[in-house]
Amino acid sequence: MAKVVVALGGNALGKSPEEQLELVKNTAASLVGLIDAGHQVVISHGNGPQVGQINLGMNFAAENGKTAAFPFPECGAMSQGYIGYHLQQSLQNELHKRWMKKNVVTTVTQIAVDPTDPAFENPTKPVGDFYSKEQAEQIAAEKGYTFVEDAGRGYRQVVPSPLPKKIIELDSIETLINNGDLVIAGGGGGIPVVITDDGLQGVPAVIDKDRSSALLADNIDADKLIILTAVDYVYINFNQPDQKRLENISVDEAKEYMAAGHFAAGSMLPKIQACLSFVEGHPEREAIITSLSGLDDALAGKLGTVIHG
Ligand SMILES: Nc1ncnc2c1ncn2[C@@H]1O[C@H](COP(=O)(O)OP(=O)(O)O)[C@@H](O)[C@H]1O
Ligand SMILES: NC(=O)OP(=O)(O)O
Repeated sequence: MAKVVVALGGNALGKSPEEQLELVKNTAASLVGLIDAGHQVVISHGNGPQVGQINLGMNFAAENGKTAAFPFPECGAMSQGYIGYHLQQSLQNELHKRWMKKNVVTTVTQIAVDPTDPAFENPTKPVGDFYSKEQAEQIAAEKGYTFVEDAGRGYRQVVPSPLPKKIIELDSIETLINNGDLVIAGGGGGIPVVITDDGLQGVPAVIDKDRSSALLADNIDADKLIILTAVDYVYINFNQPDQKRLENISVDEAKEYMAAGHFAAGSMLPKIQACLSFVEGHPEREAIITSLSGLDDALAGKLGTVIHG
């Protein structure tokens, strides 16, 4: 039996509640299959598009005098509830279909960050939808947001993305896992908080969920970290005529490709960094990056990029 943390990418979860529910249903079947095969599974997920959508909607309502303003940590908490709800329901339905009994629970997870993290001065995390260059320039001029080009897919707003330092609800998460429950934790990278003399306090940022998932996987001493996104493999020369998929690479090989700039900042680079932080110095651990629909094949060793410790 392996202890596996599976991280679902926000961009791979579709653009609407309908799309998300459909995608999550398919993934739920693979995840329950993994449990059925005897593995212990813990789930985390991203929220880049979703937290951006929620924030946009809340800002629009606030600008029109309909609601109070909702800061990013509150929007992050809403995204944990929204995505956790779809995951929880799909997993419960799938377990029921197979006559399997298991509690499924989403934990609202806060993750502490360092208030002096330089990321607060340098926004890098893409959130929300994709815009053309012209649209991005117009919104940036109107609202003062920062936009960057995101891995050849268009322009997106970026927000600060500090490193996750401490999972506040870790003890509860471990208790639930040890109880045999199927736990969804660290959604959207966790709600970013700082630890102050007056207690915990939310901060406007979005933590990278690959980094948080790696921290969670390390904290619970998982055997595998599986990052599910929109591509079957990690590539070198990505999107170029000579792109080449990577199937099985060592920590040193991953570092070489990283230094040569093969992995885009804000998308593939944090995934590779997260995988390295999980496997480096742990020859018994393995990290896999593949597509949301490719989980079964990846577990059978037929698909995906494996980074071994
Ligand atoms: N070298 C690379 N190999 C594969 N994909 C890459 C690479 N560099 C950038 N990407 C992009 O990274 C994306 C995954 O990052 P992202 O969309 O942020 O993930 P998430 O699914 O976690 O939201 C892929 O869909 C692809 O467009
Ligand atoms: N929070 C986060 O990393 O989201 P994505 O997976 O959508 O980038």
